[in-house]
This record gives sequence, C-alpha cells and structure tokens, in this order.
Amino acid sequence: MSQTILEIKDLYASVGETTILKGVNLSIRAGEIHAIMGPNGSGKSTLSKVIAGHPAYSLISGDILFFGQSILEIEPDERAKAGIFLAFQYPVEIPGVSNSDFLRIALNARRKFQGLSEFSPLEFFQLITEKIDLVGMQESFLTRNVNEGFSGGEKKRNEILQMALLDSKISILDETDSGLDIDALRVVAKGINTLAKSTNSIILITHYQRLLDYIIPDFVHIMSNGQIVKTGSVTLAQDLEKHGYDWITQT
Ligand SMILES: Nc1ncnc2c1ncn2[C@@H]1O[C@H](COP(=O)(O)OP(=O)(O)OP(=O)(O)O)[C@@H](O)[C@H]1O
Repeated sequence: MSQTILEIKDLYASVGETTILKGVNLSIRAGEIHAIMGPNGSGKSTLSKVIAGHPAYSLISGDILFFGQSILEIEPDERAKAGIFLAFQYPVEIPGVSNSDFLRIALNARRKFQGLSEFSPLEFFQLITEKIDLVGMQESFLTRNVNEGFSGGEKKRNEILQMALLDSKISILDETDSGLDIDALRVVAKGINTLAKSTNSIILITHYQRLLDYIIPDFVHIMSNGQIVKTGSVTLAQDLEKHGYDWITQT
C-alpha cells in the first residue's frame, strides 16, 4: 500500500470565538486525488488554510500529520517548503513583483530546503517556458506583476503554474475551476492530470461535478457544518449534481 502523505485527525479549529472545523478526519495516500465538496460556508476553505498554517485560524484540538510528523508547530512558509501547496480560491495580487521573480524565488526556496542547487535566472527561464505550455499561458504573463490585472481565469492558471513548478507532495486546489471558461477548464484539468503522480497527492475543492469529468478523483468527500459527513467515489458527485445537498442529510 502506498505511503500516507497527509493525515488529519479529529481536527477542531476556530476563527476568533467561532468554531468552524468540528472534528475533521481525512487520510490521503501517495497517488491519490481527493475531491472535497459541500455547501457554502461548510468549512472547505478553512480546512485548506488550516493545513497550510494560515495565522487567522486557531487550532482547538486534533492533529495534522505530514508524512507521519505533526506540523502544528511548523510555520506556514516551512510547510510550503516541505511540500504543502495551497492554490488560493482568491489569488492575491502582488504589485511591484514580477511573476517570474516571484516564481523563481518560491522555487529556489523549496529547492534549498530539499538540499538542491538554486536555479539561476537563465536556468529558471528554460524551465518556466516548458511549464507555461502546460497551463496554456503566454510568456508575457511572466514579466507582469504577480496576478496584477490578471483576469479571474488567468489567476487560476497562474496558481497551477506555481503547482507545476514547485512539485509539491500535496497540492490543495481551492475552487481552481471557478472562473475558468470551458476551454480553460480543459487545459487546466489536463495540466493537473499531468502533475498527478504516484508520489504526490491532490485535494480538489470544488462545487462543480463537471471538473470531475476531467479529473477523476479516487475519493469524493462531502463537508457539512465543519465535518466530513460522507465519502464515496466519483459517482457521489454525480448523485449530488442530481439531488443537491439535502439528499445527503436525508440518506
Ligand atoms: N477569517 C474569517 N473570519 C470570520 N469568519 C470566517 C473566516 N474564515 C471563515 N469564516 C467563516 O467560516 C465558515 C466557513 O467558511 P469557509 O470559507 O471555510 O467555507 P467554504 O466551505 O469554503 O465555503 P464556500 O463554498 O462558500 O467557499 C463561514 O461561515 C465563514 O464565514
């Protein structure tokens, strides 16, 4: 059986006085793709941010193990360098920083952590020109400031470009499909499928079954009120599309 990359044990987390995650359990092995669906406000993004170590969220109890080691005391940037990647639902703009510099610095920080040599700007340029093809992005996006003036869909592609470069162990893609037109959805899904390997794992947070026509998950989880209330195969997403979330609470 393949190695467990991420294990979430009975996780409770809050924002201020409000408890949002109320006992999440999830285990993800190498080579697996997991989709997380669920109604608005059920805690999907919160779960992704807690895994990444976002400082706005406080852990109440439970644990998050990455390759068997608790990461609760590890800073967000160290989690990223160790191979936890989060593609944001709302990617941020960084004025004054070119996309190319940002991506090179992020990649070199990860490589340094891995004990690998850092890429020079020229070496990086050769690598990035291969990777932009994967997400169907034009070279001109590299010299623009990070996400500044990018359309919604372009920002999402840029997140997948980061994923392609960083070669993380677990990539959490929070509503990467929202804002993508039909052609872009196909391109991005193809890119994600290319990046899915037997040595890494992917969590797709999505509202739409159509994404799962292109990227077939091994498991579909439904989150409701801060917990995973149902787990199944891709047919669970198809059933949801037909019957809506009320069907879950009635079954
Ligand atoms: N920083 C915050 N401050 C206050 N409330 C928050 C914060 N982050 C999350 N919440 C609340 O926690 C609940 C869960 O939010 P979350 O974004 O995790 O849901 P979601 O399942 O991802 O929703 P959606 O499908 O709409 O993106 C919501 O009620 C939200 O308002």
